[in-house]
Amino acid sequence: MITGEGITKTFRQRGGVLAGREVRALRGVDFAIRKGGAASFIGESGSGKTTLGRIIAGLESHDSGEITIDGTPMSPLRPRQREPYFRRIQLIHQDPYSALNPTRTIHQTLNAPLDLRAKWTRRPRSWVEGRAEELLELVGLDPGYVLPRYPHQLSGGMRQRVVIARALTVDPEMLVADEAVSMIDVSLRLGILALLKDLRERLGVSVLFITHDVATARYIGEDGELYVIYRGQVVERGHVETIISDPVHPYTQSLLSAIPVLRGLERPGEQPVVPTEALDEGRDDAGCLFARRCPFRTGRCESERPELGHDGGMLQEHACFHPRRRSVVATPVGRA
Ligand SMILES: Nc1ncnc2c1ncn2[C@@H]1O[C@H](COP(=O)(O)OP(=O)(O)OP(=O)(O)O)[C@@H](O)[C@H]1O
Repeated sequence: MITGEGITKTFRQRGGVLAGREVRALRGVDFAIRKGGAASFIGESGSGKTTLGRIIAGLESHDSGEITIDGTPMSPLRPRQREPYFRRIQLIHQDPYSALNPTRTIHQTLNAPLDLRAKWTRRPRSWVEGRAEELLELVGLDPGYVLPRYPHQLSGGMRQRVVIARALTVDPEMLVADEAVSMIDVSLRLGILALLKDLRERLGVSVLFITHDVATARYIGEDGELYVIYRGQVVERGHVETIISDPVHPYTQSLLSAIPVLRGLERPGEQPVVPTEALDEGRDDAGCLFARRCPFRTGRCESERPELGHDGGMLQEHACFHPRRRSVVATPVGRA
């Protein structure tokens, strides 16, 4: 189980015209991902999803808040003490082209972490070779074909499977898949998603999916949790099916109605939820972060920030003073 409480992160722009300007990437995010579970972070570009994923994988520091892994808070530990905890969480990068060293064969790529593991656990050399083959088979690749080859000799889908096999060399408890299929040919995407789903079922590994696309979040974990992130704040959180069929935050509604497999059906007389203003990260209003783009805003939204909670007797948590129930019809994944 990995939890986060009040995670904040502010970046200061180093160069260019925005030098010195601060970007509040995360503004006090709470999350909990159980062993073997599935969770997805969705939100538009710049909402902070990748930053949160990198913090969870131990690749980025945060300013305040606490990450707890299997009951152990990380902040009191030294970097070296944290290492074995974060090793259980492996990041699958969106770009399998840059994730693999082009000068190494797949055999060398997989053997390096397996050799280390064999050393720590006093396993014989024969274990390394056998385990590399086993992992490739697990991710649906033919070891005889793949092992002697270099990354450029494989397709994008095969490369992403190798990246997943490499992540599995350390027997992780969680895979963080950051837009893991966005740079792969459309025809191969479903195969990679099916693989992640299969690994969840077969190995009990939990999967955190970071995506723009709620349909992929739904495919990976029908039983999973969805976190809708807007400008570094979780604005809606709950069961993926609950949120897809009945989103209550106006931002979630706009997000769902914008994607091709979901259609927003507006009731007569209702204003459409259409984001109209460009984001200005430099400006940090006292009120709701979505207020300036929200057609339902009132004076309260402009002066007070709503917190995530179960207000209004809804199944999911939301951060909105005026959660609206509107009809958003979802067509099943794969039938759009
Ligand atoms: N290393 C960095 N230095 C400065 N600013 C950063 C850095 N990393 C992220 N940011 C800023 O933090 C904000 C959140 O970025 P992040 O990449 O986490 O968003 P995202 O939701 O994952 O977006 P995308 O889907 O485009 O990757 C953005 O405004 C981004 O410009």
